[in-house]
Amino acid sequence: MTSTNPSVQDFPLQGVRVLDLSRVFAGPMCAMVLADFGAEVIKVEHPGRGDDTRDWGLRIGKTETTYYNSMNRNKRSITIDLQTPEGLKIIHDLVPQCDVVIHNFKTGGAEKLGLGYEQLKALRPGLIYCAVAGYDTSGPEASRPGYDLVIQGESGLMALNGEANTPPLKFGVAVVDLMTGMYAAQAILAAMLRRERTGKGQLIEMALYDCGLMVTGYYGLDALKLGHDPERYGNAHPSIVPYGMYEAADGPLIIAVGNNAQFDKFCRQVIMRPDIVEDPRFATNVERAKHRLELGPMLKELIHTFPRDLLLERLTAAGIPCGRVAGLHEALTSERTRRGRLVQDMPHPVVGTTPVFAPPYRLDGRRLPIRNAPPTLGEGTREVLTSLLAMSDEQLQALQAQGVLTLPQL
Ligand SMILES: CC(C)(COP(=O)(O)OP(=O)(O)OC[C@H]1O[C@@H](n2cnc3c(N)ncnc32)[C@H](O)[C@@H]1OP(=O)(O)O)[C@@H](O)C(=O)NCCC(=O)NCCSC(=O)C(=O)O
Repeated sequence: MTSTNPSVQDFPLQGVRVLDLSRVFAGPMCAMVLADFGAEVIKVEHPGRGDDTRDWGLRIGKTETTYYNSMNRNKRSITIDLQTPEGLKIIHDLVPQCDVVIHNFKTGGAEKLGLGYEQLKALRPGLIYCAVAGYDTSGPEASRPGYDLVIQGESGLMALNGEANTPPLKFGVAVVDLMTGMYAAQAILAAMLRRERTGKGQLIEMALYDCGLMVTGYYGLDALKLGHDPERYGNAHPSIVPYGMYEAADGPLIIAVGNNAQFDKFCRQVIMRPDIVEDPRFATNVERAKHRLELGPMLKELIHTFPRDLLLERLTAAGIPCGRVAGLHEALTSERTRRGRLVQDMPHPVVGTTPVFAPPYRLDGRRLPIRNAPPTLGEGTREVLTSLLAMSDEQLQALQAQGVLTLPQL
């Protein structure tokens, strides 16, 4: 496939074209991972309302929000009403020129529109087609809609989050969507490798619930071994002590002592209490975890007697992972973030410039550059449809008049 964007020569996914019919978070996240690696992602949005998240989060323009912008960098946006025959034809004409299609319609919704796997595979043999649903599409809950919060509740994730004796708590960000997007992107990359080998495309079905369950990780296996929920530890670790957030005399910090050698240094060089590591109850991590009710409060009290900077200095000198507890704004504007160029101001036609997260990958010593800020609604409709489908401006104007699409101002 030849990309219409000449600036992606060196990207790993240069020449891969993705048609992103998805909305909200998980699907767009998946497409953004591919876009970050240089795939040309054409995001299809409803001409009137756009992606639902153009209405979520803080508003920064007429159709721009912080929520939308966090999930859609490096893409183009075209507006097509998929429920019109003309809109459907446009998609059917685009599909043969695409390698990957992603969507998150409720199960059966894509087929109803004429965008099911079988329908599109017939147009583009070798197509990689990724459908994101709330629940397993082969099961009885296939048609249930799903949002992150519901899945966080149903998968047990909320049950493991928070302090002991407090109600279940959701994670701050929509972590199920995030992980579903990442898993989906990996499945697509694997399917692309397989297609190189076999020439065959693939149907990929992802469910939020399946991915949410995976996120429970070692807590999940603890629950199965115990036969009941493990205790909730809040900021502490279930099996490592000390490993958590502590209050120094003048503020909170994280201390993460992950092995016995680190604990030895922690006692001798940080809190200056060699007697603690010499006590057999605290000599190994297994023993420390067993005696956490004695050790925990004692360390808490001791740590509170030291100024935070002194602790951080000693911990750092001893090679023990540690850090401040920053505010979100503080972290995003910190020297570390600036040095890594992790947040960059990108030109934006509506607001002048807008901050965009940089992809976190560094390849051959180079951080993958951001190609473009998240698109305004339908900014690419004219350019994409004229370059890929050779549509004339008259045709586009006529379709706009019928409400099938919207064109950006010239
Ligand atoms: C996200 C949803 C809950 C949204 O629910 P709904 O709005 O009811 O979903 P649908 O996908 O069925 O879309 C509603 C209707 O819009 C129509 N539709 C959508 N796009 C278009 C365009 N471009 N043109 C015309 N019509 C359109 C679609 O055909 C449906 O028509 P009709 O059929 O005629 O009604 C669901 O899509 C879903 O469960 N998706 C799978 C899981 C998922 O991705 N969840 C969100 C993760 S993000 C998240 O949870 C979070 O951020 O938090």
